[in-house]
Amino acid sequence: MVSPSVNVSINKQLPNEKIVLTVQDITVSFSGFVAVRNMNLSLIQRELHFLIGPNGAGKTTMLDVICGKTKPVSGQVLLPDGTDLISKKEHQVARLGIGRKFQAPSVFGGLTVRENLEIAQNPNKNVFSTLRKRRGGCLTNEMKEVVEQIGLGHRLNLRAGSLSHGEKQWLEIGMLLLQKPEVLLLDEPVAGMTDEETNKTGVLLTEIAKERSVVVVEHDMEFVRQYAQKVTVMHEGTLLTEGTMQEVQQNPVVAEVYLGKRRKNDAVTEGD
Ligand SMILES: Nc1ncnc2c1ncn2[C@@H]1O[C@H](COP(=O)(O)OP(=O)(O)OP(=O)(O)O)[C@@H](O)[C@H]1O
Repeated sequence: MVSPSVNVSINKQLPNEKIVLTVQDITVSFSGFVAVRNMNLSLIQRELHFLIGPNGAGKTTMLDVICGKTKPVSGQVLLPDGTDLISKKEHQVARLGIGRKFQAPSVFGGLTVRENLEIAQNPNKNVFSTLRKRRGGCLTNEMKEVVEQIGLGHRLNLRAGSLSHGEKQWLEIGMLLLQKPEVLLLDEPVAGMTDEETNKTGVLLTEIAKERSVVVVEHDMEFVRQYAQKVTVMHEGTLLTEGTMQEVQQNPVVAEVYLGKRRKNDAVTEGD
């Protein structure tokens, strides 16, 4: 059993940093199984923040709590004005500036890239009215900016279903950006991507994080090493440590958690 390291720099705010979201003492239980215990996390404005940890550490559950999908048994998720998101429904949390992207891309495959973006920009215009009109009007300036950012300008009139896996992920990120979130939560965005798509995604997320707080749950350590500005490590539902990738990598407890996990898996494989 690895005991959590005591790291005094955890959740410490520097003078020029603005906290946009504070997770305080969150505990989540699934029918008695405690998946997250007393978890704390501060999200800083304009930061690319990775959440890592072995399988089952509680990373996805944390994103689910922040976006209102999963309700904790205790704790708070606070906006700077004191609003606690725990009491809000998922769509209310989204309206308060928290954008969530799940691992699998969820775009409207039968609609064009342009139509998907139109729906994202005007949530009142539902998918059925878009299907009825099928007009492909002018892009708004915001849409033009987003299309340029996600690099899909040459794909606007293609059905989203015919895009590559990476392009679908970028389209969904673009759809979220049109809702102008203050915080963007992404679950393993580069899983299944080619190396080229992975690099493009890293550059895209770095750009996005110049304007908002971006939180990425990730297993691809090379990707984390390349693009993380801050890394939070979770283990067995708790916060293990936090810092730059270099700091986290040098932490012997982190190495023990990952290597220990690998040794356990190796033992299972060998036993088989
Ligand atoms: N709805 C649920 N009901 C019961 N147990 C759950 C539920 N969701 C998650 N868990 C359990 O909670 C723990 C944390 O799960 P979670 O998906 O948050 O981990 P994770 O760190 O994201 O793991 P991975 O990297 O494998 O996706 C796991 O043991 C998981 O099996």
